[in-house]
Amino acid sequence: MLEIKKLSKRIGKTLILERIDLTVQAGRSLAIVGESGSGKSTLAKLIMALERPTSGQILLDGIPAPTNKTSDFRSWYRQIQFVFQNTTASLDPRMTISQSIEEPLCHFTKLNKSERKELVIEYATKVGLPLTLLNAAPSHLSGGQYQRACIAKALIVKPKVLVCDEIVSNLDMIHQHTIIELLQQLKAEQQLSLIFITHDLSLVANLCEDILVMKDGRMVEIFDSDFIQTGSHHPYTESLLHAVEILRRNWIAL
Ligand SMILES: Nc1ncnc2c1ncn2[C@@H]1O[C@H](COP(=O)(O)OP(=O)(O)OP(=O)(O)O)[C@@H](O)[C@H]1O
Repeated sequence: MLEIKKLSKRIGKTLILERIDLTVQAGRSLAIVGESGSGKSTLAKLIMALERPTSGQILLDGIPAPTNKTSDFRSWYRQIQFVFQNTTASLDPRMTISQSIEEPLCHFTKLNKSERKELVIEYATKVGLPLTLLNAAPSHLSGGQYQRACIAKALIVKPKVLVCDEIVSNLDMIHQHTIIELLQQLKAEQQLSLIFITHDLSLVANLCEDILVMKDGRMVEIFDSDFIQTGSHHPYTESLLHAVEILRRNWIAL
């Protein structure tokens, strides 16, 4: 269970996040939606312990996120893995895909070379990456294949939480949906909690059980995705839902 308690982040004089309070139960998933600049990525960086909060706390199964030199960053980084938007900077261009997927096993486990290779093949297969690409350089992969390789690399150490920050934003609609279906399947198989950050509310209803809407660094509301269409929402959430509906109608009309 991931608990976020009264979490705030100030950079200089600007309050980027203000008193975020939420819980993600084990195996449940949370979508974080909101317009650009609402604080979604900052919240993700705090959850991943890549940045420190100004105040408040994050706990995973009761253990606080690491904050100083004496803390156990290694264990946190193993349990909370992440995949970012496809910037083509997520995978080392000097490594083959196989070496990149294997890398976290070298950091976080004591498995020998052949055990690691076996897992690389297992996870490449799991994410639907053709095994013929394992010896390729990242630049030879399509956007969808690149993201599948990043997902394999993140999941190979069996984290409890996978943070996905805009991972389908650069993909076309068909590839967006195949990646979402893949995440749905992996989530069930690995009993994984996803934290899925997106601008697009329409992507998350079938993927995440809970939806957090953010604006200007604050929580607007958090609700069960079963009630995305039927529930009564904050006017800001209604405006996001309305925008999705207009986009969908325009797309169908094309
Ligand atoms: N290092 C920083 N210094 C100053 N301001 C920052 C810094 N990082 C983020 N911000 C500001 O904090 C706010 C939230 O940024 P953040 O990237 O978390 O938003 P976001 O919702 O993820 O946006 P996007 O969807 O565009 O990625 C923005 O106004 C941003 O300009």
